Amino acid sequence: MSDLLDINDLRAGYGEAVVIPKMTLQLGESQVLALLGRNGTGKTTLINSIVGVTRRFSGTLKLGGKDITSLRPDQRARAGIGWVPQERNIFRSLTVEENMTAVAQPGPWDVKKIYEMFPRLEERKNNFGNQLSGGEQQMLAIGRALTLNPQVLLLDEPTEGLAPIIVDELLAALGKITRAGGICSIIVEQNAQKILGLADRVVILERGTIVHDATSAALKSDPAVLEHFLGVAGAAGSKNKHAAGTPG
Ligand SMILES: Nc1ncnc2c1ncn2[C@@H]1O[C@H](COP(=O)(O)OP(=O)(O)OP(=O)(O)O)[C@@H](O)[C@H]1O
Repeated sequence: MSDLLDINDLRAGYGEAVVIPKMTLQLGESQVLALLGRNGTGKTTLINSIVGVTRRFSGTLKLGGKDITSLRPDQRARAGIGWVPQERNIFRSLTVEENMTAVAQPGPWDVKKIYEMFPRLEERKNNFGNQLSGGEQQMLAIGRALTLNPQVLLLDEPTEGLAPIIVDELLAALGKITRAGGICSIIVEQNAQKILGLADRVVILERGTIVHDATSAALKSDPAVLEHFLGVAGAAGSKNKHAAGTPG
């Protein structure tokens, strides 16, 4: 399997602070990677570094064999980096449909296909971004990233703060999206057990460094690893996050 995303010796952070000292990570087509780790271990920083909104000290990034290291975030988006940030960042004063058509690029994912995936979005297509529930906003953020027809889809805690029934709906949709092929995904998720059912590979970070890289199947049969690296088997410290008020 050829690598769709190829991160090589990436050193990145903010200002003078190095959060990711030296990251090398490759992702093949259709691979779904769950990125886990305790709070503040650099998961969001890694996602943001692929998007291009952190400071890069050194290292390279390639997408589909093309060097994207020197591209700006908007150029990386057009090159095929789809991003669903933790804050969702939907356009609040545009309608659901306008949010998607504003950034659309040609490819298999068009608005019609996204409505098939998320019928709620079609029901709400003339509503403004600021009139949506949290779950609907997240569906829209995913739909908007897909209309770019990305090669890589980056999702930063897509289920955070959503009701369990919406979480299940979203994860089922993400399963369909990733099985449809053509893209690889990185999903940052606090709920390890839920994401193990969707991801085929799991990478655990500590201090911006990969400390464990395994298949989901291997992790499922060895829960002690999750316990060791995340503290709570299956729930990746989600309680600590809010107690500590950690930025993310
Ligand atoms: N904009 C920023 N400027 C400076 N430092 C930052 C910034 N954002 C994050 N950091 C620091 O970078 C480190 C990694 O944070 P990051 O948000 O990447 O971790 P995370 O694993 O995603 O954590 P969480 O689970 O809380 O989202 C932390 O020490 C954090 O304080």
